[in-house]
Amino acid sequence: MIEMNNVSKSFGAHKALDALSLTVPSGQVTCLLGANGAGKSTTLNLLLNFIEPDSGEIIIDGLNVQEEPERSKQALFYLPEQVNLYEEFNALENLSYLAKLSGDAVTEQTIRDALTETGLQQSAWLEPLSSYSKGMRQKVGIAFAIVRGAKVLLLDEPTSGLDPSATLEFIRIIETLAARGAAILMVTHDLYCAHCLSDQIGIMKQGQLKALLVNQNLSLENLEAHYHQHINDHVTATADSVSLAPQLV
Ligand SMILES: Nc1ncnc2c1ncn2[C@@H]1O[C@H](COP(=O)(O)OP(=O)(O)OP(=O)(O)O)[C@@H](O)[C@H]1O
Repeated sequence: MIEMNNVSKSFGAHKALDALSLTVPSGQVTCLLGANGAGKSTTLNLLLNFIEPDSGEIIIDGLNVQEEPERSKQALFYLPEQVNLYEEFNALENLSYLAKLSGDAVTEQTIRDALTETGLQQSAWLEPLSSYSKGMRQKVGIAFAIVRGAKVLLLDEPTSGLDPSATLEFIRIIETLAARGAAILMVTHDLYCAHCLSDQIGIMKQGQLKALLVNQNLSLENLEAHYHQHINDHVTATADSVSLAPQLV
């Protein structure tokens, strides 16, 4: 589970995050939407403990990130927009090297099983990463999350640059990880993906969570209307099929 309670962060005089409260339960996917500069990356950077909040509390897998930085990191897996791995290594070599670096004792079979789960074609496993597409690199990244048994996944714009079938494959993998109990927070500009995947969808503007929509019976059209209403303040959404979570601002 991820919990952020009243978290604020300023850069100089600019408030990048303004009293953000958000809970991502285990086994669920939450997507954060918002225009450029809304505070989405700042949120991820705080969860990753790359930066410190000015106020508020961040809890990952029951551990306070500021008080227990090392232990809270153990539960986390971060998939950046561009997955940077060792280009000259193949998928198996990358994963076994990464596992060694993290101090995890894993067998080659565990790595093979994880790669199989991501759907990465076995014929590619022994090819160097330099020959991989973005979708294939992501699969290797996600295989590492599976190898590590990550309880919390942070995904930064994972579908940007993926073709529609790679996006669908990505959605299926993430659904599987959530079904196994991971708490997943994804920052995205991809409303379609957010609609397909999310249990709840947060819409951010100027450092604030403007809405938290529970994705039950929410049509893509209605999500788009809500998004534009909150981002642009000029479209009226029809809220009849939308449940609003308790944290609605
Ligand atoms: N290290 C920093 N120093 C100064 N200002 C920063 C820093 N990081 C972020 N900001 C500012 O904080 C605000 C929120 O930025 P953030 O990167 O979190 O937005 P975002 O929603 O992720 O945008 P994008 O969709 O473009 O990635 C912006 O106004 C940004 O300029």
